[in-house]
Amino acid sequence: MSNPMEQAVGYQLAEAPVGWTKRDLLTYAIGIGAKKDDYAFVYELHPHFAPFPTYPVVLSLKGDAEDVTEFSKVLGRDEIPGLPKFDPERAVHGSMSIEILRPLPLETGKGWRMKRRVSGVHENKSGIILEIELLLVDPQGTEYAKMITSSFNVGARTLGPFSKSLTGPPRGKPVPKDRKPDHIVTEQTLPEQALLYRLSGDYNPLHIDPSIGAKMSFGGVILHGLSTYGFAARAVLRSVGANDPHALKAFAVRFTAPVKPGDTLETSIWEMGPGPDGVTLVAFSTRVVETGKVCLGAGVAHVLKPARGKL
Ligand SMILES: CCCCCCC[C@@H](O)CC(=O)SCCNC(=O)CCNC(=O)[C@H](O)C(C)(C)COP(=O)(O)OP(=O)(O)OC[C@H]1O[C@@H](n2cnc3c(N)ncnc32)[C@H](O)[C@@H]1OP(=O)(O)O
Repeated sequence: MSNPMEQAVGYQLAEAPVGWTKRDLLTYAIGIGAKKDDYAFVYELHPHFAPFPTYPVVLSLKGDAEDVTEFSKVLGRDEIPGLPKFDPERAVHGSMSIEILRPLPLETGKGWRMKRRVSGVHENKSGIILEIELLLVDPQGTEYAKMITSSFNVGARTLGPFSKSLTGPPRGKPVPKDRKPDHIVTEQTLPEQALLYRLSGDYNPLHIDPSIGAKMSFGGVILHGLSTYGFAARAVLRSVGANDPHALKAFAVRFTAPVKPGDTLETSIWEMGPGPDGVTLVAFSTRVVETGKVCLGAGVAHVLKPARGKL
């Protein structure tokens, strides 16, 4: 008998309405650690004001909500055939990738949506990993970004090992072992970083209520994976793309260890040569300085290097 999880792979989920305002863009920028002189991302009157390019990653949880949402309802809204019911208090973000297909507008209005399908399921000794492919489209159906997000449902079990993916994150090269990084960016997150990031639409209590992280053996509150993701994206964009909002074309990571709000993140960045469509392929990893643990692994970015100096 085939594994019931076969039915899940390729399953089309209902399209989800999404939307954002300039205020959402400003909120996201500070949630991922933007500083007071990152004018293009924190000041709406700046001549180069633009969405930070990884902004669409918030939309799978934010949707089109303009106010606080209830996390368990948002995460539990989809019934997927062949999969067990997952416990939202045992789910962590496993990986995230984005390919930016065209520049994002500063605000959307109505009619934007996310097309969604289950693109992969894996069961291993630690639990079940559910991968969802997301396509951000405008009211006319024009595609703006493609994302693959995975949740790692720790301790979930069915019949045993299973692995099937229909697609994968953007390709790159692994971090070289024999060469020092071309850039190292070190930044401390704020003790309040998760309080800021959650305003972008991920109200998971794991990031504010210490009792939930304690139950998951994290020893208290942990930072949203997508906040750490944004810190790393800022580091790569500044180091390789001269902080040009349009320079980042793809960005992918695996979340390999938790980060606590207040931790210091050190992102090591290697330029790996030319990739598709004139981009520079970038390999990177991020570690927590206080523990020495790598928190973002398998980091790949595609960056258009500017011909001239910084913005
Ligand atoms: C829209 C949906 C979005 C989802 C909702 C997100 C809501 C957010 O609010 C939640 C968050 O932001 S949580 C914060 C960010 N995430 C984290 O901190 C998780 C960090 N990672 C871990 O703790 C462990 O790696 C852990 C626990 C993930 C795994 O650790 P271990 O149990 O030690 O597993 P390990 O021995 O390392 O690996 C076992 C097998 O799993 C594969 N694997 C590991 N990490 C993976 C990952 N991230 N993605 C895919 N596969 C992964 C390993 O390769 C290994 O496979 P195999 O058994 O085949 O060798």
